[in-house]
Amino acid sequence: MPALEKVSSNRVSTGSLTKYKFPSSSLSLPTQFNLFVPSSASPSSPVPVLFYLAGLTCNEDTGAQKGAFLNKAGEEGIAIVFPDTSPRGAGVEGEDDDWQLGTGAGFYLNATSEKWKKHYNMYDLVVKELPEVLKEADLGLDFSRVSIFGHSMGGHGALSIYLKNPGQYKSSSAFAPACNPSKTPWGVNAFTNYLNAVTRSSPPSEWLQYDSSHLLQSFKGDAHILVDVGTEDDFLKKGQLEPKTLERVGKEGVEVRMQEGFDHSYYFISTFAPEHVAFHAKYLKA
Ligand SMILES: N[C@@H](CCC(=O)N[C@@H](CSC=O)C(=O)NCC(=O)O)C(=O)O
Repeated sequence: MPALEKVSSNRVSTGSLTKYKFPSSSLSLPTQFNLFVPSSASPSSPVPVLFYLAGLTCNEDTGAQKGAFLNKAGEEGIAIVFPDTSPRGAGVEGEDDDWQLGTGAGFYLNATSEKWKKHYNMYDLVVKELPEVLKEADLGLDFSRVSIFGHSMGGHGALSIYLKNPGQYKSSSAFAPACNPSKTPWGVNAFTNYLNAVTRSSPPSEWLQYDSSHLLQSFKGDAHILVDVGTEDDFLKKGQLEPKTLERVGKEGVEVRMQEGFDHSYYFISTFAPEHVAFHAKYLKA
């Protein structure tokens, strides 16, 4: 297991936020992440873990610096992991040409197309490799109690990862997530490029395995999902988010709230940040 290199550390809330770097086998590249750990955490008294997945154009700093999650996480005694949103410096042709694809736009999937598959494996990084690396580092984190949340592309990541891995996560929540990416522009663009779809169905089954509205239909067991979307979100108006597709599944345990007047920004996220952390605390500390 690779050693974690400490890049920086800051005291914040009731604990510290530390940036780490390590050579990721999922990405075949070094990657960085931030980790908030409340000071109550220790190997003999480990704390639950919440993953935060950021959106397009963001990195591991965005949620940590702008999300306003840390005071509530400190109060609740919950650690938060902030991964990056894509590999960096993969050298794939065109990866820096479009903010909706490539760098900053990993979509939390494992690419299967020849062009992208060596490096663009954010799903494995978040679901498998980061938990393994953090367990090995013995930082006082309890990986039997894990939840996941995110924003926009990261909201898609948080919901789809939760729904694809029943039992691994206690709960999931999202701010303005892309809820039906197999049919909406960001997702169609990403899936067309990253995924080698061989089935002829429309949308291809290779895309549906990363579509939360589709995954929710066959999700077994109790769902613990909270979604907030602002009514003045321009990406909602442009048809990128489609939260009604989640609601239409009619699954108990899925709450979709429309928040009057809020947009897509971190002003919106930071307003509801304490409620989301409290939502996860209810399941992580049950
Ligand atoms: N450059 C883009 C806008 C990019 C953007 O709005 N990114 C969002 C996430 S969108 C979905 O994943 C974001 O979180 N930005 C960071 C921030 O600090 O707000 C454009 O040209 O529209």
